[in-house]
Amino acid sequence: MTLGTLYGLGVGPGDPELITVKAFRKLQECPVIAYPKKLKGSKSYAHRIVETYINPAEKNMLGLVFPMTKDEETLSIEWAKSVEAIYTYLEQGQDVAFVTEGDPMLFSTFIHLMKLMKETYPEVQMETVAGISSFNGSANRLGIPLADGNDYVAMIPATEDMDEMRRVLETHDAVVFIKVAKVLEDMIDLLEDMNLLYGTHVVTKVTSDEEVIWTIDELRGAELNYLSCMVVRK
Ligand SMILES: C[C@@]1(CC(=O)O)C2=NC(=C\c3[nH]c(c(CCC(=O)O)c3CC(=O)O)Cc3[nH]c(c(CC(=O)O)c3CCC(=O)O)/C=C3\N/C(=C\2)[C@@H](CCC(=O)O)[C@]3(C)CC(=O)O)/[C@H]1CCC(=O)O
Ligand SMILES: C[S@@+](CC[C@H](N)C(=O)[O-])C[C@H]1O[C@@H](n2cnc3c(N)ncnc32)[C@H](O)[C@@H]1O
Repeated sequence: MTLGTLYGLGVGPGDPELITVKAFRKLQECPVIAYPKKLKGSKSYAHRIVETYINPAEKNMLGLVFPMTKDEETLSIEWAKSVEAIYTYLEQGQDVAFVTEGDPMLFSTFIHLMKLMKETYPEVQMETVAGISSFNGSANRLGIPLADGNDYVAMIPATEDMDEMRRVLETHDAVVFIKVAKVLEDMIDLLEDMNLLYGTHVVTKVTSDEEVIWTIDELRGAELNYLSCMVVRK
């Protein structure tokens, strides 16, 4: 039997209309929809984006657990379980669509999954479908052009190393800081010190029906959701 193909579908930053026609078509065609499953709380973000387009009764819905931790042992156990669960369908000749929010080639669970699938089952065919990433979604919702002419633009994960964050800000015309929630307070202090607060914007769950666009005043002391990014334009 021919093996099924594994598709990594980018499903955009939140608004279900911000999904490509190709991803939409793959969602209709693939009999198996794999999605990140949260252990507690609401449905995952990617799951909620695509449920508008899927009738779960007509699909095999495959919820996979991706622990959001840096603990390598926990990660490798769960990644391996996900690879096995997906392969069970592929070996029956069924195509699997794995949905990831934003773009699948940008800080995505699909990158990890793809790597382990290649190592474990090198014969599996994989294909990705580009998605609109959170930084594209944010720039457009905020009405902030990221780059023009010879501008330098950076997209980096914010870390505790404020000297490095300063260096990036000094050497670019626009910077999108992802994963900014944990270091928000330090980032605001740095931007204030560099006199850049006027060009700083933060947005949570951009384009979704839970979107929040923050003012700088509201941000001080705020508890930001992980799905938030900061756009700084000089
Ligand atoms: C450990 C930590 C460190 C870090 O961010 O670096 C981390 N995620 C953290 C928190 C967190 N992540 C998410 C929420 C729920 C938000 C909500 O729903 O409210 C929370 C909050 C929470 O759990 O508290 C959701 C989420 N995460 C990713 C996607 C996209 C996707 O699935 O594609 C989605 C949307 C999925 C969906 O819902 O659709 C993707 C990634 N997250 C990773 C790591 C990498 C995978 C692990 C690995 O293998 O390393 C990878 C692939 C990024 C990468 O590799 O760069 C950090 C710990 C806390 C911290 O330190 O702040
Ligand atoms: C693991 S990365 C996922 C990036 C995603 N694959 C993409 O293409 O945008 C998660 C970080 O991206 C940013 N992010 C992802 N989705 C977002 C959204 N809907 N609104 C705002 N920021 C988002 C946040 O900074 C978050 O910490």
